[in-house]
Amino acid sequence: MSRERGRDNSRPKNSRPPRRRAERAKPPVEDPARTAALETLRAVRERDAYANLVLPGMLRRHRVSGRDTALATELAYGACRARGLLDAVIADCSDRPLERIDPLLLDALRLGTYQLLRTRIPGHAAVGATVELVRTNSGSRLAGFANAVLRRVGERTEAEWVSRLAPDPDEDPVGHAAFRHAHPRWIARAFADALGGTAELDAALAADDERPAVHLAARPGEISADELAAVTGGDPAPYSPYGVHLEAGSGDPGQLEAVREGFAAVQDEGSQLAALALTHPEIEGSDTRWLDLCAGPGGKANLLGALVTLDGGTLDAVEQAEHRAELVTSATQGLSVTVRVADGRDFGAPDSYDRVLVDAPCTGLGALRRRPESRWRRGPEDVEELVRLQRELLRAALTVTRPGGVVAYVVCSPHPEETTGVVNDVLRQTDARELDARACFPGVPDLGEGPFVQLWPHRHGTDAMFCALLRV
Ligand SMILES: C[S@@+](CC[C@H](N)C(=O)[O-])C[C@H]1O[C@@H](n2cnc3c(N)ncnc32)[C@H](O)[C@@H]1O
Repeated sequence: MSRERGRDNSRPKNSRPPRRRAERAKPPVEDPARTAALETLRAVRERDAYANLVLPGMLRRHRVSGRDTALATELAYGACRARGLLDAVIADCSDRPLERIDPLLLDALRLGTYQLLRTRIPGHAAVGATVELVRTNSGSRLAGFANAVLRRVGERTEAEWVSRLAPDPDEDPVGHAAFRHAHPRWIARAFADALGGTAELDAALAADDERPAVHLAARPGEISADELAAVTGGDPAPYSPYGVHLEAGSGDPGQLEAVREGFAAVQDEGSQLAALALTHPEIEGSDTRWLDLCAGPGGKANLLGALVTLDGGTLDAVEQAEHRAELVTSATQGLSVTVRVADGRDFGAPDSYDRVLVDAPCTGLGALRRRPESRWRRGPEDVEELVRLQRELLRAALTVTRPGGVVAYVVCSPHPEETTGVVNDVLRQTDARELDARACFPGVPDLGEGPFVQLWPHRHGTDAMFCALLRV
C-alpha cells in the first residue's frame, strides 16, 4: 500500500500516465506461495489435473521453499476441498453470478476466501495478498472487484457464513452437513445412508479434510512390520499385521529405501485389510490358484502375490488398462504372479480359482481425503455406469471360482449402490452365499452388524473400504 502511495505522490497532480504503462512499470509481486497455489487451482480447473500431482512442479517452478511450501500446500489443497462452500460465499458477496466471473479471478477469490475463513492469516493480509495476486495475474480493474468481494467475505466468520447460507439443520440435516463440510450433497447423502443416519455424518465428512498418515505394507516373506517400522521410523499399524504408519508430511515415501528396494509398498491400511480378508476363510481342498480380477496398479496383488508365493501357489493378475498392468508387473516383481492385460469380465479363464479378489473400479468416495479436488469432480450420474460394471465383474468372478472357493468383492467407496446394492443384486441371481466378513478383519473394532464390512476414516483411520466375502 505505502509503496503505491509513494509512487502516486512522486507524480505531479493530474498527470497520471495511462494505466497500461503504470502496470508495466510496476515491479513483479513476489508471492511465490500464492502464485503456486493459484496455478495449481488453474491446472485442476483447466486440465482436470490432480492437485497433489501438479503442486510439486508448481513449487519448483516458483522456487517455493521452507514455510512457504506449507502455505502453498494448505491454500491449494484447502481451496480445492472447500470449493462448494467458498463458491457459495463468493456468490453471496458478488454482484454478478459465478459463471460471469473470469475463471482465473474466481480461482484467486477462492484462495482469498479460504484464507479468510479457514486460516489464521489476518484478514487484512489475506485480502491484501489476494488483491495483489489478482492485480499481477488479471490486472488492476479485476483487483478492485476482488478487493470489494473479499472485504464482504471478511465481514463474517466461517460459522456465520454457514448459519447464513446453509440449509436449516433441523429441516435438512444432510444438506446442512454437506454445506458445512464442503461436500456435494449427493456424497453426504450416500455417507448418511451407509452410516444408517446422520449421527456420525459430521465426523465422516470432517475426516475427508484431514491429511492422512502414510501407510506402508511390508512385503510378507521379505520384512516384518516391526522391522519396517524400525528402518523407516514409523509405527506398526493397529490392525494390519503388515502395516506401518508414518507421520503425515514425513517426506516422499517413494524415496524410502525399503520401498525403492521392493520390501515395502505404500498402501492404505484399509486396502491391506481388504486384501487380507480374502485369505482368511477356510476352504477345503486345494488352495493354490488365486486371481486378482482388477489388479492395477498392483497394491493388493503385491500383498496377495507374496502370501500365495510363500505357500507355493500362484496369482493371476488381470488388468484391462495396459499402462496399469505394467505397474502391476513392477509391483509384483519376484513373486509367482502372472499379469494379463484383459477384460476381467471375459478373459477365457478356466473355472478353477480357489480365491478371487474383485477390487472393482468405483467412485473412490472412500478416499476423498487423498485427492483434494475429487469430491467435486465426480457426479451422481457416474454411479449407475460403475454399478453396472461392478455387477458384471462380480458375476464373472463367481463363474471362474471353483465350488467351495471364495470371492472378495471390494470397493473404495461407502456408496450403498456400489456396495450392498451390487452384492445383494448378484446374490439374488446366483447360488453363492455371503460369509460374515467381520470375522476376517481380526481385531478391527466398530464393524457394525455385518455380514459385510465397511471401514471408515473417522472410525478406523483407513480409507472407507467396503468388503463382502462370498462362498461359491
Ligand atoms: C480399484 S482399481 C484396483 C486397485 C488394485 N486392486 C490395487 O490394490 O492396487 C480398479 C482397476 O480395475 C481396472 N479395470 C477397469 N475395468 C476393468 C475390467 N473390465 N477388467 C479388468 N480390469 C478393469 C482399472 O483399470 C483399475 O486399474
